[in-house]
Amino acid sequence: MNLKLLSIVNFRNYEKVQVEFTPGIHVIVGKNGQGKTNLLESIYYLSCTKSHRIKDDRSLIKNNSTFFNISACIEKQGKEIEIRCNLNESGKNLFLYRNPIKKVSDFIGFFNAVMFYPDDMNLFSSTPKRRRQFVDLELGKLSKTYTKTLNDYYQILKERNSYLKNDTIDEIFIDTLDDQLIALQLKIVKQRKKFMDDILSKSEDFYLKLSGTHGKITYDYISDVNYDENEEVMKSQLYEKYKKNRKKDLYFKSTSIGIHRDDYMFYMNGEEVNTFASQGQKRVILLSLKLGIVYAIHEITGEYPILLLDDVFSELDEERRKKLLELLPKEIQIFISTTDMIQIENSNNIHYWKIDNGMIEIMRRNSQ
Ligand SMILES: Nc1ncnc2c1ncn2[C@@H]1O[C@H](COP(=O)(O)OP(=O)(O)OP(=O)(O)O)[C@@H](O)[C@H]1O
Repeated sequence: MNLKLLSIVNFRNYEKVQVEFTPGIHVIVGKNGQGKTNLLESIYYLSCTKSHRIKDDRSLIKNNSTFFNISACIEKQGKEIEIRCNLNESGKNLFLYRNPIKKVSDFIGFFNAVMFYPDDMNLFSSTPKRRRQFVDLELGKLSKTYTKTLNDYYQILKERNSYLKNDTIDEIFIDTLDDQLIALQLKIVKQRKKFMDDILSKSEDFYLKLSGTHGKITYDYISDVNYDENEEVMKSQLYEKYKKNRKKDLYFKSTSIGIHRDDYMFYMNGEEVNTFASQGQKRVILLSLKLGIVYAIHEITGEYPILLLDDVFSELDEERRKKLLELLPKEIQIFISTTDMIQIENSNNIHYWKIDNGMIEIMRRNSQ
């Protein structure tokens, strides 16, 4: 999959920009605050219908404007496809082949992009919620069933939490909600673990080559229940837990166990990443995980996603940069943002762009 044409109107510091991209590696060079991340963010937005760094979409609209528009022509399985995201005063509008798309879940997964940006480095030290969001978002791009099951779970959880606030409680009704939550949570954990096992196995080779060590990245799924048992055992363990915690839940008026509280703990050669790994090692681990996701997307969809490397490529030493580009298949279209010009050797299809105050222009092309 390739991004062939990107048009941005009133997005962040871009007023009106239209750029044609060819396959290969695109290095986006510019001083601080010129719009490098904004450009990558617009591509990511088309993929996920949200920004990778802020929650409130309205702050993406250019100052003193009332809407933004991001549209692109992408090349997928030999076909050219037009996609568009627009935000105006009445809300968000999505289009595929010029047809309006009502449900976000029908749009996500159509144009896949994987982003690695500086704040990703906080994944290991951040909250369990952040780690859950990381997995839920990436897995959601690949599996509509997962997104649906997760939405159903949160819907029932909301119902249970609001029911717990009542003065009189029907225990049988809570039992029914618990039954539904348990059934959904078993499905969710199964998919989460399968996905993590898959991306870790796909990232293994990258990690070995990029880190230059013989170790492994592993993880633990942290939960109140041991999910490695067979399904019937897990079910009865969960029933027991829900029953045991009910008094507490009624007191705090909130559900104390479930997949909304689970977490992931990462290890590098058996040592906990958060407390043991250096910044450089964390960067290599994260990069390997992201590349594992790139490969998982390729396996499921038959297309490589676009890879967006915001400000992180320049943080790698020259040997690792070289190795990374050697390891990545040439079919992956990559966008790299950097403040300083970086020379990339051994790669034929490289395009250097200059960004200055929301204007983008080609500086140099090295293509075969
Ligand atoms: N809604 C907006 N309207 C207009 N300008 C905006 C808006 N949001 C952000 N900006 C501007 O965009 C610029 C930041 O762009 P961006 O984050 O892409 O910088 P960058 O080139 O990646 O810089 P750095 O190297 O520092 O990361 C800033 O000048 C900021 O004022």
